[in-house]
Amino acid sequence: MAFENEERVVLVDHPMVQHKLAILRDKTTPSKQFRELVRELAMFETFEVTRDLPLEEVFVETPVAEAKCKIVKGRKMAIVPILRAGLGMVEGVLDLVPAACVGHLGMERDEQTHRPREYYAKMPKDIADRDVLIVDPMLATGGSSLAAIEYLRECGVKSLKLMVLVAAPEGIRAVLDADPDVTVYTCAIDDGLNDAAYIVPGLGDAGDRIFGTK
Ligand SMILES: O=P(O)(O)OC[C@H]1O[C@H](OP(=O)(O)OP(=O)(O)O)[C@H](O)[C@@H]1O
Ligand SMILES: O=c1cc[nH]c(=O)[nH]1
Ligand SMILES: [Mg+2]
Repeated sequence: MAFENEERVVLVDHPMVQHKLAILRDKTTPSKQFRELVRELAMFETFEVTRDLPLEEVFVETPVAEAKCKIVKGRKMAIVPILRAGLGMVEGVLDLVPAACVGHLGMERDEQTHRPREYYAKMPKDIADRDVLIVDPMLATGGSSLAAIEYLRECGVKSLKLMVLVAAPEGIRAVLDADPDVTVYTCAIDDGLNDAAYIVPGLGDAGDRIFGTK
């Protein structure tokens, strides 16, 4: 990795993650399997995202004796998928963090300008007090993620992480440069972008592959 602020980039490259990502990238993988893989990868990645959760000590009576244990300290978390493709990751995060609530942010890239257009937003009322995890499989130019980060900062969110499956270096740089606190989690950092601002080699259009719209 060669980024300024690279301490804010976490590459989740566990062998099982790399294996599943290889199948995800394959253009012959059908939508059903693609959806399952996006969900599974999101769950694996959430292990890393939640690594820094604070713990508290508790005592538990086992059938044999008292055990000194640790449990996760109650924190309020919100998952914010960038629609549509981010929806595919929500269940995977909820598999690990079932108490999280979900805010939705609709964002669509213009095919000519590659700029995002926001078309929907519905957040939990107390979003400013929650640890927020933005999810989207693809971080290409960074425009959509940046718009989501700006929106959430304006809502008063202080604790913010971005979790993607595949990132272009351009998108990572854009996000790190624009926000001084956000951390980016990704399963892969690809070579770059093509003329249509698609990630190369990437996996194509994640939304279309999840929902079978092409
Ligand atoms: O980093 P960027 O250059 O902004 O590109 C990435 C965005 O593009 C895709 O969404 P898309 O606009 O295709 O919408 P969709 O999820 O409805 O397919 C993807 O899911 C990201 O949100
Ligand atoms: O490669 C890309 C870029 C943007 N959006 C996608 O779904 N894929
Ligand atoms: Mg799309």
